[in-house]
Amino acid sequence: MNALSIDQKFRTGSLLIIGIALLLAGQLAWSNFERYRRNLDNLHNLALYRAALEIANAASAERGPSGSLMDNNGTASEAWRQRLAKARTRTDLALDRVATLLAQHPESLPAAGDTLAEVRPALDQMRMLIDSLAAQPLSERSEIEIAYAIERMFSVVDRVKPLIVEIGNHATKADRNVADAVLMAQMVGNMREYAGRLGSLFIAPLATRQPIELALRRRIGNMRGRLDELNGLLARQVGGYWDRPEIEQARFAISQQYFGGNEQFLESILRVGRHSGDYPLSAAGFVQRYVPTMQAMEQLKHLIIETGAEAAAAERDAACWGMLFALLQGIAIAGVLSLLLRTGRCRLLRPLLQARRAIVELAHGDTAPITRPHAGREVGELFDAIDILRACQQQRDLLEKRLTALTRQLKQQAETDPLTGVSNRRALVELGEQLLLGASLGGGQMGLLLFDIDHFKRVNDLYGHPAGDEVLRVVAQRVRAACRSEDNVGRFGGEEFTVLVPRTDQGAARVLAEKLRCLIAEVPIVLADGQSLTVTASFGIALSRAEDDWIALLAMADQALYLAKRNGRNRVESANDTAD
Ligand SMILES: Nc1nc2c(ncn2[C@@H]2O[C@H](COP(=O)(O)OP(=O)(O)OP(=O)(O)O)[C@@H](O)[C@H]2O)c(=O)[nH]1
Repeated sequence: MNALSIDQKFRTGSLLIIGIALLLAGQLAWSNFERYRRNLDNLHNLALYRAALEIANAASAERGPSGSLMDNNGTASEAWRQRLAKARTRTDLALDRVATLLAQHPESLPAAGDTLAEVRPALDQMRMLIDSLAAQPLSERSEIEIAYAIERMFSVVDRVKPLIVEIGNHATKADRNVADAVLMAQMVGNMREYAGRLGSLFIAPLATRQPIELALRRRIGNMRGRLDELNGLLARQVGGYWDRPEIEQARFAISQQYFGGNEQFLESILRVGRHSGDYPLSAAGFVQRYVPTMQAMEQLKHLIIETGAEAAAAERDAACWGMLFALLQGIAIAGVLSLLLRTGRCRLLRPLLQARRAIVELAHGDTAPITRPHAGREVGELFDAIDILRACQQQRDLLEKRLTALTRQLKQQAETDPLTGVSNRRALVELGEQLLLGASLGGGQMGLLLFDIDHFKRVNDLYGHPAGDEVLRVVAQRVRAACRSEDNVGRFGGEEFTVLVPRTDQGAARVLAEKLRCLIAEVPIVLADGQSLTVTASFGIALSRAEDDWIALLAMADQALYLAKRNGRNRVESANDTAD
């Protein structure tokens, strides 16, 4: 990570943040998708549960017209046959619907198909029994046979019950939220079944016009007791869907229509049945009077399942919107974040890095102007400050250059003889000492040529002092032009000059001195006023030795010059020759 630049770290961090935002949004979308799928399953399970309850209802509803056929024949029985056919079609349709719904998700309830398969044969056997009994003349039907047929009708519903329980359990397990609807519908379904069974117990005595035996009266009593219990239970239910106004209304309708209306009616039949079979109505009349009172139970059950399905559908839609919202939210957050981070990178981080580079370059003396990045106001102010810094630096550079030039000029002035332009005495002494040091460190011998213009006093006297100056200038220029670049020509004082010759020897120094002597003596000097004159010079040469310092070398050269003067002037004498 340390190997990454700050820009790369920023980019990696930005991608990480955007990734996390997308991940969170994805998680939210996924949980909503799960909720959506769960509620789709809930809707399917509730539809299946309703269809399974419908089988039980429809099978129970077959009992009414079947019972009526027990004491009817001729034209009146035809109407009951049609009602029975209708009731059977309803049961068959309910069975087909359950089979279709189970086939849509065969993996969710694998055992339910087998349970369903057991219902059909029981239903067919029960129907055959009813049909054969109804085909017998009225006088030949016994109460026992009718009671047996009725028991078979009950057994069909008993076969459907495991299927209902299995589907109900599956729906509840899949989502606890549908448990209310399942349990409530089951309770009301049981109530409807018991109410139907209670009515069916009256059919046999009514159809055969026989008194109601004690055992049957006890069964009827038990059944009524259970129904009263269920009614009490129903009245005590609170919370969940129970408090909804439409469900409250349906509960009230059950207590009014079924329990309120049937109490006296059933009691009156039982009163007659205790002593005789002289009932005030037939089995068909009983069915016609009794069956409609159970409709409120059917309605309540239907309402409960509908309410559960509506809640599941609302949850499914909310989950769908939640999923959409989470995805949009994720995209929006990722978009805004990437925009923010991109802006931060382009308008803050990169300009800051560029500013840092510019400051480092300035510190290294690079004052070349830079291209300003497109940055925010604050960073722009930083670049303003860098511009000020650069301007100051440029000013300082300029002053430094001027100072250097001035110093160089001053140095040159301090080391130059103003009249002749060659080195002055101070400079040549300094240089002479340096060259001597170099020579002593193995840089070869240094030669010192000391020369003096002969009888210069006469020049002044004859031509005047300015002409003397002119002669000094010409001699110095001529000598400098004839020397190598590394040789140094200096004015030692008055009409006396020196030439410092590094890395030389006796022979070469003499050759140079002779050359200079000839150059001075043989070429006339033309003055400003046109007069021409010729001057000569005497030369003293001294070559450095290991033990010599500047003073010693100068003294040797001076002695050689004195000798040259003494020996007739316009000549070269070497101190080393003398020494040797
Ligand atoms: N025009 C001019 N004359 C100078 C300058 N410096 C020294 N002199 C003159 O140089 C002359 C030197 O004279 P002397 O020392 O007597 O030597 P000389 O006349 O050259 O005789 P020898 O050296 O013996 O040959 C003096 O008259 C000085 O005034 C200068 O800068 N300009």
